[in-house]
Amino acid sequence: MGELIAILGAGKMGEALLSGVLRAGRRPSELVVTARREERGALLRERYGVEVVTNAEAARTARTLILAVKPQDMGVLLDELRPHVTPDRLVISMAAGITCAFIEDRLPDGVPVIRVMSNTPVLVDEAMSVVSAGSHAGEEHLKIAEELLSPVGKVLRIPEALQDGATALSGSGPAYFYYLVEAMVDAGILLGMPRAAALEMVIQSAVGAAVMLRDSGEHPVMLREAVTSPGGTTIAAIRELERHGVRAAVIEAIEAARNRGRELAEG
Ligand SMILES: NC(=O)C1=CN([C@@H]2O[C@H](COP(=O)(O)OP(=O)(O)OC[C@H]3O[C@@H](n4cnc5c(N)ncnc54)[C@H](O)[C@@H]3O)[C@@H](O)[C@H]2O)C=CC1
Ligand SMILES: O=C(O)[C@@H]1CCC=N1
Repeated sequence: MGELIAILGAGKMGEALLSGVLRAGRRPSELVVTARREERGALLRERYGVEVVTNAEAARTARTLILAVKPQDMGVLLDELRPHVTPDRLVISMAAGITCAFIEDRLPDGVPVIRVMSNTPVLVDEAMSVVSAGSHAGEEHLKIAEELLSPVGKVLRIPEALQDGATALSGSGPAYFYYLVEAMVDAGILLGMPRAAALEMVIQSAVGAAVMLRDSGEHPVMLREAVTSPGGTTIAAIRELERHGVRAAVIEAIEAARNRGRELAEG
């Protein structure tokens, strides 16, 4: 069986992780993938040089099984895997909303399960991944998951009870920033800027702000206050954001994402 890693359902996230694991130095022969559509498998084989196998074959041969299908497809996938998975394997789920217990209930007794929530910046080695152990998983299994994920970004251990919250915060997080960028570019258009120039200004402001947030050691409040001159332009904008309840909207939006995550296992 060796140390073969299988990525089952290599769509957007599965492919992102596959590319990251290869960038981190693993050889294509150490990985196999599964795909629902034949063309998808062919593309992954061509792009990464990995073997494409069936779910059953992956379950029979790989030590680590990374489940990257949509939450709604997880039940069917687990039914396929059940006859082939033994407790000497590690199952890592990347799906939103699917609990370790959901997976454990559908696999033979004793199979260790780790739940992960990552995000699309896996593609640029800047992911935020959070990991939690199921009832049959221990330190050695958490370490394997961390080893896989740390070359593509940060990894944090959290209690499983916080996974739906993390999904809403960092799993979906990049989408909120992209949404804000879209809105800011629209504002630039309103102010008469060419779209390309507006996009460049907004993206570079976002990158600059992100690097300062990460590297300056300053709290976000301090960083914002430093931009907000007395009687100046920024406070005029902040007043409008407050008047429109943007902070409350963000809090409620992320709570709604958390609640949706809780519903996902129900299909
Ligand atoms: N897109 C994102 O930003 C994030 C997604 N996730 C989670 O990652 C998982 C995958 O999401 P995406 O990559 O966005 O979806 P996706 O739809 O791009 O990928 C899922 C892939 O699984 C394949 N698939 C479905 N059933 C299969 C089966 N029985 N056997 C083999 N392949 C099968 C589909 O054909 C598809 O290619 C989801 O559970 C999602 O909750 C987690 C964090 C972030
Ligand atoms: O929207 C979703 O359900 C997935 C999970 C986190 C990010 N994308």
